[in-house]
Amino acid sequence: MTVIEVRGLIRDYQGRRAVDGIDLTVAAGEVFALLGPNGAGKTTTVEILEGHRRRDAGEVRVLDEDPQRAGRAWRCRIGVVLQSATDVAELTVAESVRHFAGYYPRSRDAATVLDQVGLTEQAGKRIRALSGGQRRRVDVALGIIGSPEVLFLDEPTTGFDPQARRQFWKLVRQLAHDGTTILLTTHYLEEAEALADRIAIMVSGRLVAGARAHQRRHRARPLHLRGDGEDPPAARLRQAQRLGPDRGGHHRDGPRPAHPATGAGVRPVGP
Ligand SMILES: Nc1ncnc2c1ncn2[C@@H]1O[C@H](COP(=O)(O)OP(=O)(O)OP(=O)(O)O)[C@@H](O)[C@H]1O
Repeated sequence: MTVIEVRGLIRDYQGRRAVDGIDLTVAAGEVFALLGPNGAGKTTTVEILEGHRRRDAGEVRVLDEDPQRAGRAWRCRIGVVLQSATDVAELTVAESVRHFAGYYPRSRDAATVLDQVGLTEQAGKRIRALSGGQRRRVDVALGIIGSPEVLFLDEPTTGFDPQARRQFWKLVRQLAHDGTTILLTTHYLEEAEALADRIAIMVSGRLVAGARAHQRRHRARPLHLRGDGEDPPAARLRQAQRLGPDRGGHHRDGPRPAHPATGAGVRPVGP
């Protein structure tokens, strides 16, 4: 079953094309990685799929709905870990996770989620007192508390130390094993290879290469690009980085949505 389907997706910012006609399909239960340098268009793509940003052209379906028009029931079926999340800094870790659990019809047990993201010891701490990496784990906890069928992870491990990254990878594998469809963006080839069934390399708004990793169940096999067996993704990524300048001016559309399911503080899809 196809869970995410994108055809000819285009998004411009002030006349500059950030996403330039991409096509991609993600099947149920797959882990799909969008790998690319700064400014490639990964976040824009993911935010369009999450329904947080409008598109200029193209077709997008996520769980059989157009994210731009989907309502609250749909939002309860997706989980989102944004690149820069909104803080609920005055709450403790446990309060925040329990609070958001209340918005979902099928939420996970808060203590279990805290354990899975490695925050049990910090449960009673205010979020503002956490380190950057620990705050990121709170973002991950809030992204999975609603038992999402599809999970979007936008550079989820930025700021993690190597141990936290490995713990996070374990969690992603567990979620995938339990049947969650996962689309993640990352700068790290190593992360994409460790987690993804398929990798797409994005540069300057285009998908320049697709790689079928499928190492999750067959880790021993080498990773090959589809249609180009001699060119490993690392070489392709380096080539992409040479081709793909960060076009700079990394502006955003204003404040981030507070919470995907509740819509609290969510600006309308736009601009
Ligand atoms: N709100 C905006 N207004 C104008 N330009 C924008 C806006 N958001 C992103 N851009 C530009 O669009 C391009 C793609 O940005 P995007 O954030 O989608 O890339 P990315 O691959 O996620 O990068 P990174 O890995 O640095 O997060 C960049 O050139 C960026 O500067």
